[in-house]
Amino acid sequence: MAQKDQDCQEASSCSRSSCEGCPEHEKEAHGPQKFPQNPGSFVKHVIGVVSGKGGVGKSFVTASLANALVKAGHRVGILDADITGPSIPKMYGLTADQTRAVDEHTLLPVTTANGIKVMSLNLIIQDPEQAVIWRGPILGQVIQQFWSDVAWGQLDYLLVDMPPGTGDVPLTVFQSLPVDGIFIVTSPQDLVRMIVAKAWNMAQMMKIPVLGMIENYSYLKCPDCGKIIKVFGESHIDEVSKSTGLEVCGNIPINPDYAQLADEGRFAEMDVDFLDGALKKVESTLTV
Ligand SMILES: Nc1ncnc2c1ncn2[C@@H]1O[C@H](COP(=O)(O)OP(=O)(O)OP(=O)(O)O)[C@@H](O)[C@H]1O
Repeated sequence: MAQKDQDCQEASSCSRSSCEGCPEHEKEAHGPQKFPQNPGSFVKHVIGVVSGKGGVGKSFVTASLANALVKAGHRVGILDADITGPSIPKMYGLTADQTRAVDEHTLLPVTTANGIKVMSLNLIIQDPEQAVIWRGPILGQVIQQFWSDVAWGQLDYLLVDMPPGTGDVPLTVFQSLPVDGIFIVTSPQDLVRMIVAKAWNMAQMMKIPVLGMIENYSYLKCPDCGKIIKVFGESHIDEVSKSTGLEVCGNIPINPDYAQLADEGRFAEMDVDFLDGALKKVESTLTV
């Protein structure tokens, strides 16, 4: 071991005049290493879709944004990092028997009917109903495989559908993938301020820009009389936007037709036209 290394480990505060070339110093200065990109991947931008808590329709928003981006002519992928509750393959009617390997170390993503490349645990394990009860380090390894062992090909945008909250997996993704920005998904309820703050604080600590907020379940339009019903009460997202400076990039209503398309695995046919703000934000901030 080099003398400088030894000094660093033996003394709690190093007294040497220069840290140049010391691996310990390098580690501290640059943080944890990013996972290497697969040689078959050419991903221009990585966008995280996060929520401070579960049940806000985060996967639905991820897939809707992917559809909007692909419709606008971009090359899009979805990395399903919600490993213990992966729902993206089912929404697009994708199954594990469609997954192909190039060789022992390289997997190909599965492509949806509208051209989105997807990788998810449910495209690797045969039984999608199998419970995944892995601990943090294993979950982190799966994320690494989805990034380093998958040949994503040419992509303008890779959306990462994060598990809810601020646990091990979001931390791994933020630290180890080159995330360019995140969208925070919320629903209209009183807790929204705290939920956004939690996700926002995590992103700030990781020095990752927040592109904006997207509210799901904003309202329901009565199919008979057209009346707007605020199922989850009044939205607080504009107040949060004012106090944080974060842009509201979409308000998506509850629509039973959306749920039906997702349940039937026909999400590729889905056209959510409430995400123009998010689309513009992506195209203007993360140019391709
Ligand atoms: N705006 C909407 N209108 C109708 N159905 C919706 C809407 N948003 C989500 N859903 C449906 O609600 C269910 C849950 O959505 P989704 O799987 O996206 O939740 P999630 O937030 O990712 O879950 P979790 O937070 O637990 O990971 C799905 O069946 C989805 O199709």
